[in-house]
Amino acid sequence: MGDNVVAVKITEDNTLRNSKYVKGVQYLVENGVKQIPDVYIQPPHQLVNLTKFVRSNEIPVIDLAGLNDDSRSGVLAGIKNACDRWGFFQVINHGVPVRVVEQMMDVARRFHELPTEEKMVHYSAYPSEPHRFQTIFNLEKQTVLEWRDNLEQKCYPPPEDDNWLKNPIGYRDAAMDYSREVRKLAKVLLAAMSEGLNLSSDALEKCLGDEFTQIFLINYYPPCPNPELVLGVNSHSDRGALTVLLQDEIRGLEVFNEGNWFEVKPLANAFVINVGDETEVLSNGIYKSVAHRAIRKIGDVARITIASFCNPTLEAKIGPIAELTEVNPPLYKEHHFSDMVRYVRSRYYDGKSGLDNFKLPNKS
Ligand SMILES: O=C(O)CCC(=O)C(=O)O
Ligand SMILES: [Fe+2]
Repeated sequence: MGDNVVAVKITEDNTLRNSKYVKGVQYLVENGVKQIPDVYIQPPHQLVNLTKFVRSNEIPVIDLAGLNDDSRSGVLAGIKNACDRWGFFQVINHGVPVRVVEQMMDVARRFHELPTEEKMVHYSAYPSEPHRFQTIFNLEKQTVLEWRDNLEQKCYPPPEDDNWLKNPIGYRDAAMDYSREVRKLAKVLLAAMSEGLNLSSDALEKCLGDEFTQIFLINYYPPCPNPELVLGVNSHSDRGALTVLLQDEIRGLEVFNEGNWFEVKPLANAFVINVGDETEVLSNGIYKSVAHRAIRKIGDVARITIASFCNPTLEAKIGPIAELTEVNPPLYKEHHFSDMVRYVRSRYYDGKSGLDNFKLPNKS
C-alpha cells in the first residue's frame, strides 16, 4: 500500500504547498484522526517493526565531569572512540543547568500545544526566516510525509528581540538562556573532539568560520493512530558540524550502525551528541556522521525533542584538515558550507547523506 503513496492526490493542483497538511500532524490529532491519510504511509522498505527488540545500551554515555580532573585523557579517548565508532554519544554532567533545560522544555511544549491558528502565524516555506513553524521538510520533493511538527529558530548570531516568539509567554528568555548554555557545551565538545584527533583544542571550531551558527528545531511527535506505518523523521544525517539533542523521556531516536538500528535510550539530565557531515569531512572520515531516524512508538503521549545544530558559516571553506591527510589521502572535496546546504535542499533526504556529493574517488 505504501508504494502507491506517490500517486496519492494531495490537492487540486497536487502540491503540498497548498495542501491542508501544512497545518501539521497535531492538527490531525486534535481533529480526531482515526486512520492516518495515505500520504503519511511509508513505503514497505521503510516500515518499522514496532514489536522487534531493539538494542539500546550500546551508545556510549560520557561523564564530562572527568574533563576537569585526572581522568581527562580517558574522557577524551571515550569521546574519540564514540565519534569514530558510532558518530553518537550521550553526555552527563555537561554543565547546562537543569533549570535552563526545564524552562526550555516547558516553552517547547506550550508552543506545540497552542491552537493551530496561533502556530500557523509562524508558518513559512522559507528557510531564511528567523523562526518558522513547519511540518514538511521539502515541499517540492517530498512524496511521503513525516509524523512530526517543528518550530525552527535561529539563535546564533542572536536575532533581534522581535525575532523571538512572543507566544508562549517566557519563550524568548528560555530560548536565549538555553541556546547560550548549549553553545558553551558545544565549544567544550568541539575542543575535546579536536584533541581526540591529536590537534590543538581550537582546531575544529576554527574551521567553522568566525563564529559557528546555531539553530534549534523543537520537534513534536504527537501520538499516532497507526504508528507502525509512519516515521517521525526519515533516516538522514545532519549536515552541519555537531548536533546537541535534548530528548524527553519518550523513546524514538534510532541510530544506524553496521546494518542494524540501535535505540538511543532517554537518560535523565543528558544530551545526545552527534557528529555532523562537515565534521566527518574535517576529520577526513575519522569521525562519522551517521544515519539516524525518529520513530513514533505506540503510546498516547507526545514526544518532544530539541535539536540544536551547530553549523559552519555559509562562507566557511570545509575540507579535510591538512594534518589529517598526511597518512591518509583526503577523502572529501573542499567546498563551502553553502554548497552543502544547497545540495541538501535540492533533494529529499532519503537515507542518503549529503556527504555523497563531496566524496573523492577512492584511489586504493
Ligand atoms: O527527534 C529526534 O530524536 C531526532 C531529530 C533529528 O534527528 C533532527 O531533527 O535532525
Ligand atoms: Fe538529525
